[in-house]
Amino acid sequence: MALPRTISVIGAGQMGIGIALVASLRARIPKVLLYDQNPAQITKGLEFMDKLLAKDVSKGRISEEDAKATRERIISINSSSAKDEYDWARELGERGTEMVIEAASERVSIKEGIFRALARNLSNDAVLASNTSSISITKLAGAAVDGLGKNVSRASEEGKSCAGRVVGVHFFNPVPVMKLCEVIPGLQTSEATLERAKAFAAACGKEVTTSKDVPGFVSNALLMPFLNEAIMCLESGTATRDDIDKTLRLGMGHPMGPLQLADFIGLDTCLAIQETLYEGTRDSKYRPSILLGRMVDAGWLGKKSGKGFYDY
Ligand SMILES: NC(=O)c1ccc[n+]([C@@H]2O[C@H](COP(=O)([O-])OP(=O)(O)OC[C@H]3O[C@@H](n4cnc5c(N)ncnc54)[C@H](O)[C@@H]3O)[C@@H](O)[C@H]2O)c1
Repeated sequence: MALPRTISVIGAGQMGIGIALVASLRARIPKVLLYDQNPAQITKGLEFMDKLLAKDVSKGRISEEDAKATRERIISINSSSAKDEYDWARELGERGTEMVIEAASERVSIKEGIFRALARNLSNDAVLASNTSSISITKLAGAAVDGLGKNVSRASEEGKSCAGRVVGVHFFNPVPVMKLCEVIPGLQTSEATLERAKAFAAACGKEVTTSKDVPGFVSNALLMPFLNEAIMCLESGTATRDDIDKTLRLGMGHPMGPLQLADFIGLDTCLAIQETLYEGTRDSKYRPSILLGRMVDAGWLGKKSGKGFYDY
């Protein structure tokens, strides 16, 4: 299947940077546009990418030419001259985006706003993918249709065709290292969109699994309650931080303890996912740990903010 010639990655946090990197280095997409509402994130993210590429070169995994070409295919989109909140989407459309991977913060209102803007501004055959960890793809597809304006209903032919282009393409952290991509069709996703999403993920060097559009999909419906339970163990004093992590590492062979893993994912992201599980199922077994909420209130978001359960 033909790969897109131009993709856009929205959000230059830890996931967006990783996705842009594998799209350029592995899938060799000729143009990878990178947008973040906070330009400092793009600068910081590209510096980090340069370090990863330099390490690959020094270890002989890729050539210097390859590293240079990888970076040249990535183009940052500057939001500072924007005329309105979603001006960037016009630019992504004008530059010929054929597939979007949205990797902005895990909040429904943020993602819905982005999908409305994308549907309004991109060509009507572009694939609109989200890297969300837990939010309903069906809901984001509905938001995309709303972006076409009041005259287009979600159940009309135009509405169904627009929603049919929305799909979940869930990479794992760190993207260049983790071998999996979970693809999630919403209720409206077309077969053609699903196949294009799978082909893109495979070209990025990933094995592909499919999950139904349920809160957390397969991956986080399993992982996040486990991390939440570990935080509850810490909260109730069952064991210390180090003993909780050591138990899972040395007793169960996990490469990383659950509290360290939560720090790596980002505690704000963990809380958002757990809330989606709780609200999406209304099952009390998914209630987020109070300590997790307090850590986020404190701005202790894990590795990305320098402090979480551990100091970085
Ligand atoms: N962290 C993980 O382990 C992990 C794994 C798989 C999927 N995800 C998902 O990937 C997405 C991003 O997670 P992350 O860990 O990279 O988060 P992050 O906090 O590192 O980065 C999020 C980025 O989104 C940007 N952003 C916020 N609102 C925006 C908007 N309206 N337009 C453009 N950019 C905007 C922020 O400036 C930030 O740079 C989330 O949906 C998350 O659930 C995360």
